[in-house]
Amino acid sequence: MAAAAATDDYDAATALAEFHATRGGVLGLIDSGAIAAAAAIPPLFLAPNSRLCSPPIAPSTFVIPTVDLSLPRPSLVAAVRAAAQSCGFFYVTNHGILESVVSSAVSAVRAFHELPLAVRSSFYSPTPVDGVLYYTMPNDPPRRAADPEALPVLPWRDTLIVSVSPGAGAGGGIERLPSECRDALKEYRDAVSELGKETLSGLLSEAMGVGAGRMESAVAPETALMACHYYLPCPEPARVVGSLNHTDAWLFAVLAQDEVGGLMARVAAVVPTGAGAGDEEDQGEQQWVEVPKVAGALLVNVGDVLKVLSNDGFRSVLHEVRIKSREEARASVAVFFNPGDSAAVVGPLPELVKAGETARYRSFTVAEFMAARKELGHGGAWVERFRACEQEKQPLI
Ligand SMILES: O=C(O)CCC(=O)C(=O)O
Ligand SMILES: [Fe+2]
Repeated sequence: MAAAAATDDYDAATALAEFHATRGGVLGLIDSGAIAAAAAIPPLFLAPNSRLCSPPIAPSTFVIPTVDLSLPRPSLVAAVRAAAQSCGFFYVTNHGILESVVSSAVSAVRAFHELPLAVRSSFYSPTPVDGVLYYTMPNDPPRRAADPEALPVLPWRDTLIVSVSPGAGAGGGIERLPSECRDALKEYRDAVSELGKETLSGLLSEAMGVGAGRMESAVAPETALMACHYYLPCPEPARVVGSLNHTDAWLFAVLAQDEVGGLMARVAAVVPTGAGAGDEEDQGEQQWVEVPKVAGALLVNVGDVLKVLSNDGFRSVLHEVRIKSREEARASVAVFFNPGDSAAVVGPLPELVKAGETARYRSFTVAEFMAARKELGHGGAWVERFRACEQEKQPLI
């Protein structure tokens, strides 16, 4: 494996092919002893200096909202609405999933990624095989093409993606997983699937200002994928990227993480302009804030398709993962809820387009959406393609 600082004769394509041929991910690289020192981090993973100058993390004045799901319905709906409108990320407590189920799932993610090389490498593949993919996924190629100087080729992260859609056959990809992680991930998938379909979908619908069954009738939310991430410790954390900034594309996601930290969200500090409830609020400057683990809570993330359904009433927040630790690996697990019907047409719900106004987006099919993401990358820019009005197109950062 080619190592050390990039030089003009560094052959990135060969280095990438060699890295994937090891089938061991970033952990394999570390275990091989190749990167005992920062100077030995392969250039494929190195963010250029320009990226390191990104603004420092603001001292956290912004707190990610927490919504207590045991609140009486009207207060609950109001709290979800406020969180989805202002931030797009919010924690839920009293969600009904035992803490032991959540922590076992996070431990199962860790257990998979720490399996002996010979076991985990049999799953290593850039495309899913029977609903399972284990890979160090190269950073978004369309965005890299747009700015090759700004992005490293590979993130400092190994990922296991498991299909959990009901259409993926009994158990989806989970049945293929090794016994060290299978049962805990199954239990978690079942619990989060119920939370998403029985509770969050109805709540988010009502929070948009439509009936509880409206999201279901429009797009039939379904669990689609479970992304089990493992962010490795790094001798020089600021030189590598855990995940590039992106918005989640679909309806919503539920995320659990351990205590290591590094998840960041780009939020606008909200500046209240009055003292009473319901007073106008100004959006302050955008800043990156850390989204730490909150004990007993799960993080809910509004996706781009839900933002479209809400006619921009909700935000889908830009987020990324930075590597924080030189010693500890970070594990997280995200369950994504997508439109269950692949023939669904997505657009702003007509009842959310105020009289005399036009919808903010034109309607699009799931196939159009997939094509736009493939072309424009996972940065969140794809959604702007469907803006009804050219002047309203939003810059990402
Ligand atoms: O690992 C995390 O905390 C975030 C993962 C994420 O953003 C994603 O899977 O889309
Ligand atoms: Fe994400």
